[in-house]
Amino acid sequence: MTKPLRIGIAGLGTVGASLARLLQTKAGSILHRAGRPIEVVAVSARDRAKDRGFDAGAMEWHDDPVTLAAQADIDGFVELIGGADGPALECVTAALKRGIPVVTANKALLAHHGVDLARLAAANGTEVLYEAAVAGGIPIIKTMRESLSGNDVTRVYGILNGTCNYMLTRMEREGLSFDVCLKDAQDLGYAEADPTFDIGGFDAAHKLAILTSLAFGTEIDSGSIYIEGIERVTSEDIAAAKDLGYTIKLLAVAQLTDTGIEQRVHPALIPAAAAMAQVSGVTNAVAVDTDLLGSIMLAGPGAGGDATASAVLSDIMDLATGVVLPTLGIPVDKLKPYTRARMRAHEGGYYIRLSVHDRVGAIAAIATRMAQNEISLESIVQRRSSGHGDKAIATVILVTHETTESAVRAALLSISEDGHLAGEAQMLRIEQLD
Ligand SMILES: NC(=O)C1=CN([C@@H]2O[C@H](COP(=O)(O)OP(=O)(O)OC[C@H]3O[C@@H](n4cnc5c(N)ncnc54)[C@H](O)[C@@H]3O)[C@@H](O)[C@H]2O)C=CC1
Ligand SMILES: N[C@@H](CC=O)C(=O)O
Ligand code: NA
Repeated sequence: MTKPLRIGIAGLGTVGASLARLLQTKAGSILHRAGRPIEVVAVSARDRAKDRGFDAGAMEWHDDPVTLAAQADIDGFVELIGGADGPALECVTAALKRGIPVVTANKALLAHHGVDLARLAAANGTEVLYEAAVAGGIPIIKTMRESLSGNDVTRVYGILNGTCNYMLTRMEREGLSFDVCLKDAQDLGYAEADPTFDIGGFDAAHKLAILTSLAFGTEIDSGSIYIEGIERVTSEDIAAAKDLGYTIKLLAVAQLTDTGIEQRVHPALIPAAAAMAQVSGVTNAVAVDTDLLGSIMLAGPGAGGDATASAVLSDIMDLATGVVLPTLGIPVDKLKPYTRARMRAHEGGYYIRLSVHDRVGAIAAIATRMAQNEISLESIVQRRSSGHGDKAIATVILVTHETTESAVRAALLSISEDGHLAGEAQMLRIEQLD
């Protein structure tokens, strides 16, 4: 029989356990497609006694994933522990130093150390594969590295965090609270071990950092991403956006501008009729604007054990069949430095929700501050008031025409200094998508 591909898996949580199960239950079709068996010969996890739904009897057990990566007799090393540093970085480094290819789903690791790991892989004649690291099961890494390699990209954007999209969808459709939705996302295996990474926008930023590099042939620079999470999005914003004809999504966007590449992650109002507005629940979507294709969009499950394991499995199949590509699409020494476009120069429309002391002239004063900063208003609506007399507070919602981030920030500062606000202003960007 053809020589099997021997792999070691470090981390047997949601994704690792799904992968190990699939490699056993789908062994027949994997052999048929890969032309050789794929055998898990070594594993590393924390709890040896736990039943994870697959037969680990013949697998070599390592308490330490670094020992597995450094010593086991394997052809490929699969890292499914997670985390930018610590054991994940150490075991991946150990495998690459031996010239053993690495498959990982770890976007935090790649966002922080991707270029160094690509360099280490190239120096040792091997590669890092990471289809699962961006948008879970959606084959976006293959699409960017292989299928779009002849295209010049002007923008890549999408819904890259399944947890946030699941939460926003349920908050909008079922009126459930933030905390209930988060707990359900955790129970379903969508959230990161520390869910702050999801709701704070950091996980989507890690994925965006990787996409930016592939899209523009630049070094990964996750530190330059403007990041806002969904923690401050309220049910009031979701309802107001709906009345205005929009849906709120956590968007990740990287686009070429006159001054560099803008990388940003934040909740955004997108037109309810746009294709991306239909992407609901744990589903992710990635759109790429290119010179040759115009715009393409891929959508599919962005998180969850089997969906993510599907992407990991596709990388392992590539190892079995011998497909080798530069880790970041082009040789690592040919990557351009990343040039950052400042967020203050961002141009677009804005949704602004203000809690205003309901006094004579307050709305006129707010409109004046907007005009002084050359912001043209599409609408200004007083939605409702609470309290009476001096204590009366009104909710005022403004929608601007296209303006700049710096103008909006300056106007909000003046409005706040004028003493009209009874609480912190909410400011969400509007993304005009087709
Ligand atoms: N869950 C999902 O839907 C997706 C997860 N990912 C990524 O996949 C990776 C794994 O994620 P999950 O399986 O969800 O996480 P998880 O938390 O369910 O699993 C991680 C496993 O690693 C084990 N572990 C931690 N330290 C270890 C050590 N020193 N040695 C051996 N094992 C150790 C933990 O005990 C745990 O079982 C992460 O990088 C995550 O960001 C990527 C896409 C989707
Ligand atoms: N926590 C992540 C998992 C996949 O990357 C998400 O919710 O998208
Ligand atoms: Na993917």
